[in-house]
This record gives sequence, C-alpha cells and structure tokens, in this order.
Amino acid sequence: MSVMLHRILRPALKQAQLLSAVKNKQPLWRHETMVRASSACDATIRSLEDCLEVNYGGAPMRFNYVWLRDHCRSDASYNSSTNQRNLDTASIDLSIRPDNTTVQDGHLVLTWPGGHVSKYSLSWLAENSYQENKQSTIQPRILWNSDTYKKANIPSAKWESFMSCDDEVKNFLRNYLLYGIAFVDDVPATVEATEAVTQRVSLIRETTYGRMWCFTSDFSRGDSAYSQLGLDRHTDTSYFQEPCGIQVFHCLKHEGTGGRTLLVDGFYAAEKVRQQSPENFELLAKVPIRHEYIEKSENHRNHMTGIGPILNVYPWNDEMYLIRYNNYDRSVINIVPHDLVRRWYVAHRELTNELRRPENELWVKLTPGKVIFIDNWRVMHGRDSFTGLRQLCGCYLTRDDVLSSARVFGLQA
Ligand SMILES: C[N+](C)(C)CCCC[C@H](N)C(=O)O
Ligand SMILES: O=C(O)CCC(=O)C(=O)O
Ligand SMILES: [Fe+2]
Repeated sequence: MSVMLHRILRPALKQAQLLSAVKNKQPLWRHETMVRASSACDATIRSLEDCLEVNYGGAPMRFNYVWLRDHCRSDASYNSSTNQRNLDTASIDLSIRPDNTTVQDGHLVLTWPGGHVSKYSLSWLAENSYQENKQSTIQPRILWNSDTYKKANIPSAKWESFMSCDDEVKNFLRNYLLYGIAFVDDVPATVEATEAVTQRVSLIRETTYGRMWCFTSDFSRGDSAYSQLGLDRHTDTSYFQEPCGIQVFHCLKHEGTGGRTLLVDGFYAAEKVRQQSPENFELLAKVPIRHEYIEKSENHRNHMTGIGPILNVYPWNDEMYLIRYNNYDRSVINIVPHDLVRRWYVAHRELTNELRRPENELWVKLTPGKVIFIDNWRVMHGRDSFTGLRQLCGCYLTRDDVLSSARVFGLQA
C-alpha cells in the first residue's frame, strides 16, 4: 500500500496537480513524497536472460545484471560516506549473472560468481527503476502569464528573515524553482547587501561584466543595456556556450521616468508553440543558432560566441530546460541551408508572437530594496526606456550552486 502511494505521487506532477498541491501545502518533491516500504516479503523475483524482474507493488521493474553489479552498495563497491563508487565498472563481465537470488527483510540479495554479495533495499530499487522514472520531470514548474502569476499571490521574502532563517530561504527557492522568478524585499540599497542576499543561495558567476556589477546609462560598455533605450524581452549571455543560469537585479536609484522591468515566462510561450505547431517547436529545438558579443573599446576587448538551438529540450523526456532568445545578440545564420532558414523564420515568428502577447507580460517597477532573481534559462527580461539617473546593480549566479542549495533543502531540482 505504501509503495502504491509512492508510485502515485512521485511521477511528474502535471500543472493542475502542482497548483493544487501548492494551494493545499502538500508535498511536491521527490524527497518529501518518498515513502518507504514497510512490509518485507511482498516482492517476487524472476530471472530473465539479461535482467531481473522484480514485482513489488506497482508495474514490474526490470534491472539489467550489469547495472545491478555496477550499483552494488557494499563497502567494497561503494563508499557510502563520500557517496562515490569504488568499483571499476570496466572490470564487470558484461555477461554477468548472479548465482543466487533471494529477498530478505525488504532487500534483494544477490550472490555473484566468485562469491561477492550485493544487497539492495526494495524501496531503493523502486525509486531507481526505469519504470518509476521514465515519465518523471526533472524540474516541476508552474508556467505563467501575467494574470496567473499575479493570482498566485506569491509572497516576497524579507531581508531580515532571509538573512537569518533557512526556512525563509527554502520557501524562496521553492517559489523560484516553480515560477523562475522570486523577490527579496527590504534589502538595504547597497551593492554589499545585494551581494549578501545572493550568497545565501549561491556563488556569484564572474563574467566580463564583473562579479557584482553596478551600471547606469553611461555607455561604459559596448552594449545597449548601458543606455536609456527600451529593451525588448530577452535572455542574457546567449553568446556564452553555457548562458548564465540566474540573474539578480537591484535598482539602487532612479530619479526619472519609465524604466519598468518586463518579465515573460519563455517556457509558457514555447509550450504554446509546441501545442499549436509541433513542427515549429521542433525546428526551434534543432536548428543551431549562433549568438555573439563583440566588443572593441579602449578598455574592453571581447569576442564571445555560443551556438545552440533557441529551445533546448532533454531528449529522454522532451522537457524544456533552456531557452536562448536574444534578438540583439543573435549572430549571422550561416550554417543552416536556405530552405530550413525560411522555415526557421516562420517558427521564430510564431514564438515571438507568443512571447509578445500582452497577457504574457508581467511588468514590475524595481525600486530600492527589492531584489529580483530571474531564471535566465527560462524567464525573459526587458525594460521600458527611461529618463534620468537610473542605477542598477546585480550579478549572475552559478546555476549548479543554486540548484544544489535547493536539493540540500530537499527540493526537487
Ligand atoms: C547585466 N549587465 C548589465 C551586466 C550586462 C548586460 C549584458 C547585455 C547583453 N546584451 C546580454 O544580453 O547578455
Ligand atoms: O536595465 C534593465 O532594467 C535591464 C537591462 C538588461 O537587460 C540587462 O542588464 O541585462
Ligand atoms: Fe538583459
């Protein structure tokens, strides 16, 4: 029974399920939904040609013999204090089969030729079976447009508790993972405080723009961000082979008009394209596009390029994980045959139309004290043109470290 519960909760929660789970404060994540098998002897085993079939509550699970030997958790094979493998996988006979197979005390026990014994808890096997994982999402998300984001009424974290209380950081990260944006309020309007806030969740990713950057419309760099011009929705550092994962902004000062920040959930728009025109979605996910940053000024010389499709999708479950969309920084298309080029422009237009629907635009005015974290692999940002002195500080964060912090809190990322 407990195993069944585990099986029902764990696979990819769909949008509606996610929303109602959030509302009812039910567990959303892998670690929170894990339910251990209580009964020891409800498994049956069948030895097949190259795998073992384990029947343990849900759908039959199949484990390849080499996989089983490779995943042995005995001290000789695995160091459970460092969580690293000791075993040399290349030493396993690829036609290995166990001499003996039994189930004892909720564990599968295998004796291999030569006498080595491997034990696996049945619940661990259930968690790690292909049958359990094939449909699961790596990153559950709630896709939004302006209306649904506002209706969700997500609270901002507050500086005082954010700096002192881990639960506040956990809640903040939960929202960040689900929506791709999250706010911390009441932050002192300084670069130092902004840096301190980011260091509660991650390491700062230093780039050519610096570690913490503070910029204004002074044209100090060869980029339109350093002007008073409006900027259409885009993701940053599209010209990196690995675009920065997270962007942090804090407006320290604005004496003038305009300059609101535009936010658009790129995955929401791209999923619309996937539903309406799968062939266009596929073009955007396959055709390689180069982005480029060429800067040649007195103080800075840069030539960065990043090549990849606009939409990046995990091949095993079709889940989107990265959108690279920046029409300013998109470079020459010269590695795509002309007939594909035409079709790509049609697909790009459809995505752009979705991204530009007014109902998808969330506008916020960043004011001193309000720090925003933006998932730069998912949510686009832009701004209104503005007048007067406007000073923005912030930084990029290393994605791996943000996700690591989230996992340490038991969140699924
Ligand atoms: C954020 N900061 C002002 C430091 C840099 C802006 C980089 C702008 C560039 N066009 C891009 O989209 O990547
Ligand atoms: O000025 C802004 O609000 C944002 C500019 C921008 O797109 C950037 O700095 O990445
Ligand atoms: Fe930007």
